[in-house]
Amino acid sequence: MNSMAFSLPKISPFSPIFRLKTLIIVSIISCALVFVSGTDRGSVGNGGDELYREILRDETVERIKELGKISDADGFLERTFLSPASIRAIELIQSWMMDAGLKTWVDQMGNVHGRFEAANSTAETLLIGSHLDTVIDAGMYDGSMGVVCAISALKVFKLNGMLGELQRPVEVIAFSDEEGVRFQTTFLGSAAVAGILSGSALQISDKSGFKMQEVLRENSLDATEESLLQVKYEPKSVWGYVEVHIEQGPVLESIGCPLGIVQGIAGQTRLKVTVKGSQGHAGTVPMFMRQDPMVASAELIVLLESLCKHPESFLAYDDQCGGFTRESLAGLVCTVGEISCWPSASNVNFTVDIRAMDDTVREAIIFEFSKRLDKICDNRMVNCSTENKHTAKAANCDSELSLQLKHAAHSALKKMMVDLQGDVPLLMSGAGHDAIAMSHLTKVGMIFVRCRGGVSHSPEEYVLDDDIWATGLALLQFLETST
Ligand SMILES: NC(=O)N[C@H](N)C(=O)O
Ligand SMILES: [Mn+2]
Ligand SMILES: [Mn+2]
Repeated sequence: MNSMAFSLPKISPFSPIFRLKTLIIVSIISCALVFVSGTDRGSVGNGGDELYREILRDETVERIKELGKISDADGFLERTFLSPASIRAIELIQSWMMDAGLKTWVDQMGNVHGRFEAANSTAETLLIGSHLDTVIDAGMYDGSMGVVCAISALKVFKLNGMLGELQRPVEVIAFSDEEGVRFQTTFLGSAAVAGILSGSALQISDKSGFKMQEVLRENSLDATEESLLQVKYEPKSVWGYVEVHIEQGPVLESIGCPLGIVQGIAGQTRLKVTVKGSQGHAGTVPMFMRQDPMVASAELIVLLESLCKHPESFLAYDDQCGGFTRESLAGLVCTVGEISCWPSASNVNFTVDIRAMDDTVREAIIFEFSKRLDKICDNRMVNCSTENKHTAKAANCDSELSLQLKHAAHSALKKMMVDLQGDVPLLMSGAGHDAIAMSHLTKVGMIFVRCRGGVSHSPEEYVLDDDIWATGLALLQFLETST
């Protein structure tokens, strides 16, 4: 048995680590943790430790792996909104929910629900969820882990005969779309449950030209504005929303702590930029007569990088007098993720993703980008347009709910380890989560789980089996003490 103390390094707001996807905030002191192997751990409720390990670790890990094999692609993981693989995943998740003693159904947006109706069925419901879709060439933990861990925690309650002790209904939801791969707009499932998905979304087309409405109807889902309204939950029927997710950043690993509590989630905007020039012969059109959208796009992409790398050079920046401050620029990141040109090089499209903890900073960057885009495109004699594909404002997690999750995580970590000193870390999320959409419906709280190297959206994504166990114990503890 080892004993080690971990302390948080000082991070300047402009240091590289501060720009990483997930950022650590202020007052984390230290987290001195040592793993204890074997089964000699404290117990939760009345169950035996072996039961918890079997369900919360071994079975949960097996299920995450099984879900990770359900893919639309050969050789890599890809599961997008209502794709054939998603339908198979829905069926599998439903079977696990039933196994945990939950009543299940699939709603009109393809979200899978598993509900335990407490004796006090009129009490507000605790929702616990994450998403079942993935990016292309994904890892198997992003989204799936949150869903499977929640089902496992309730399964332990069932096996312990403790489901009946829950003071309020508890519902696990596996949301149909968070990544936004298919329709380029994210949170389709959770936005519908939160009642913020506009009916016009049904008319959005995927890359193959299929409208969302057609895709839903193909799967026997009504896909009307009325059916969307049926998916929406009444705020007064809901107590809160909790989500467990991999951190997707390196902070927890760097301080050696398996779990952290999320304080807030960055806002994000996705744009599609179209640059139209004209075709010509590479050997005959003189340089001064060219209307080359490729070079214009390159200039725009570099501009975007400069805007987010050195925002102080572009925005009114004033630490003293109310302009943007170092703090407000925290978490500002811009990415061009996809670029295509057709035919040959006369039209170029590229995607832009802009995120910041402060919504006014994100808006100011978009404003600057649009202004400078017009100038660059005029100079280069090309036509440019931008289309807003998605906007989500930053969300704060509820402080009281976060405190409850923190206590639950602390208790789980103590059961898993010895020598826990200091607090469970508090983090900010640069990545988007269903919790953003759900914050429009109810108070939200999130637990982050460390992942190897902070890597996500890659087959290299990996979470230690014992960290999955710790997550399950934290959820169990939370359910026991807060519902
Ligand atoms: N957690 C995530 O990976 N979420 C999003 N799809 C995102 O941040 O883009
Ligand atoms: Mn993701
Ligand atoms: Mn995710």
